[in-house]
Amino acid sequence: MSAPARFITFEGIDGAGKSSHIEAVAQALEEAGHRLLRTREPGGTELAERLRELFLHERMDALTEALLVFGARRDHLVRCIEPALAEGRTVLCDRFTDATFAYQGAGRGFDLAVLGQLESWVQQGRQPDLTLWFDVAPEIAAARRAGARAPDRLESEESAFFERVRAGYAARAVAAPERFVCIDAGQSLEAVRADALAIVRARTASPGSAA
Ligand SMILES: Nc1ncnc2c1ncn2[C@@H]1O[C@H](COP(=O)(O)OP(=O)(O)OP(=O)(O)O)[C@@H](O)[C@H]1O
Ligand SMILES: Cc1cn([C@H]2C[C@H](O)[C@@H](COP(=O)(O)O)O2)c(=O)[nH]c1=O
Repeated sequence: MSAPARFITFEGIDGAGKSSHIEAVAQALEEAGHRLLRTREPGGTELAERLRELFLHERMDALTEALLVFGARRDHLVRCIEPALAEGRTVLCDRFTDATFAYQGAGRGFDLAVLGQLESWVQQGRQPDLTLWFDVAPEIAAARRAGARAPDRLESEESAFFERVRAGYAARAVAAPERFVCIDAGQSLEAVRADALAIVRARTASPGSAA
């Protein structure tokens, strides 16, 4: 029998290193009997990937950002995430709504109550079962990004923006301690991966299993 489906999200400021660990987490879960869907936001469907390109590269205000990202999310949920969970697949999603509260809410200063309203319309109560928050200082993340790729529109923001985004994630973690786990992403790649795997194994072990 396959393991019960879970919805697991990966969060953090740009360059925190979260994407570097999704493959290892996927492998560990497959070994434990999970059937998986790996996906990302914004994105995950043809339409949402097209919206992602606009989101990452076109100039727009904070309300447009929020509407675009929730539009992409709705398509992603309806066509991809909900069907996968209904089929018993575990979903690993690189970013979800916590990113909207952190980036558009805390980073841009956009109205959190409006984001909350959009969240409830779009998600109809759907929330991740587990959120791994890769927490790191903005200057470390900036150095990692600089060594990795050319910056997109959001990655070009100043350090103070990422300080606010980081504080936004911290506020989300305080508000939902049952699903949020903070990982010290300032450690070596190996140490961060070990922490991520330990948390995922502990939080997905079925009652009565040896894990
Ligand atoms: N713990 C670490 N120590 C040193 N370098 C790291 C660490 N984790 C990731 N990196 C490197 O930092 C860069 C960014 O990593 P990655 O793309 O995983 O970050 P991310 O959080 O997913 O970023 P984004 O959300 O912007 O895509 C990569 O070159 C990666 O190899
Ligand atoms: C879901 C979501 C994402 N963002 C931002 C965060 C990043 O800067 C990009 C996505 O790039 P990544 O390399 O795939 O991490 O989009 C956002 O501002 N709001 C959101 O809801």
